[in-house]
Amino acid sequence: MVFHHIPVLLHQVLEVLQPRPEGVYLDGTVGGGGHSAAILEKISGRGRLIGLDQDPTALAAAGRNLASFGDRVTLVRSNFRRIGAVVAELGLMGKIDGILLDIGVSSHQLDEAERGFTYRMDAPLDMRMNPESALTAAKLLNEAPEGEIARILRDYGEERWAKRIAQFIVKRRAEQALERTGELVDIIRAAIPAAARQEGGHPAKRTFQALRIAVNDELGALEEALPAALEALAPGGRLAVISFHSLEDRIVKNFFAEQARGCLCPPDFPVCACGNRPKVKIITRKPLVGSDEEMQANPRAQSAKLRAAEKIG
Ligand SMILES: C[S@@+](CC[C@H](N)C(=O)[O-])C[C@H]1O[C@@H](n2cnc3c(N)ncnc32)[C@H](O)[C@@H]1O
Repeated sequence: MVFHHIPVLLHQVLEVLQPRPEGVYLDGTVGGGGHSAAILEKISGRGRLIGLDQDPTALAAAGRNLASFGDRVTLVRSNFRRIGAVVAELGLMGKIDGILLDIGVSSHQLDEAERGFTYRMDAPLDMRMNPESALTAAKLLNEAPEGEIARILRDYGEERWAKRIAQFIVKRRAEQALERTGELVDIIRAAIPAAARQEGGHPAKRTFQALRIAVNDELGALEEALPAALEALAPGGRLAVISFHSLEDRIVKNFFAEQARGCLCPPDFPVCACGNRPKVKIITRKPLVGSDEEMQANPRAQSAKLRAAEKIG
């Protein structure tokens, strides 16, 4: 099967990572290998790339699409939250020149109806990027307390009807367990008052996004990965993160800001007593976004934000 996914902010990624020949790069979300192929082309010679993905279908596609680069590519099936362990196992701790995380779901995953990521086609309520993980969207919706479902829809989907949708879900599951995306779409339509149903696109869009983030613990994985990625970098190495959600962007922004701080002493201390030194230099004061052309050509680029920082030696 062809892996359909256009890499976002490709030009900006190459600009901030500045891949150099003979460098070692890690793509924590290799997907179909779009960004990885572009990095590998820049690091002709002895440069190496490690590609991680938790989705075996994506990893297989990356294997096919990056085959021409031969043994310069190492693909590892792993959640990027384990980046530290993966890099240590490869004997590359503190030696990586650049790391990219292009988080979220790929167009290919959305197109595979049976994965349950999309509200556009009826399918099992799955939404797992890692098909071996225990939590599916169906399990979450059938077992989580009503308040927790409402919180997920509100916090991760910014769904203003979160409470009502959660109420409708809990009422429905008391009669019959939820199994299909089509059933969930019907429940959402019934829960949102008719006048508000078309506000902000498809009425199920926000709920599906929120469930996907919760099922895959996307924010938890990012929070764990950032410090581990920084540790894995060589001095002068760069970490670039593309996010698609304001909560993800905030996690990246705050992490870079904390790591870029020097002295942590109270402002009234005459001399520094903590000895803390900045661990990174921020490269993108403001997040980089796509050009108008890219946003028109690729709807995923519309919400993409790229932030990057360099590890200080
Ligand atoms: C937006 S796509 C990446 C596309 C890739 N940059 C390309 O150009 O083809 C995101 C990929 O990251 C994977 N992914 C998302 N979260 C992950 C995580 N925590 N650990 C490992 N892989 C993850 C998904 O399975 C998906 O294949």
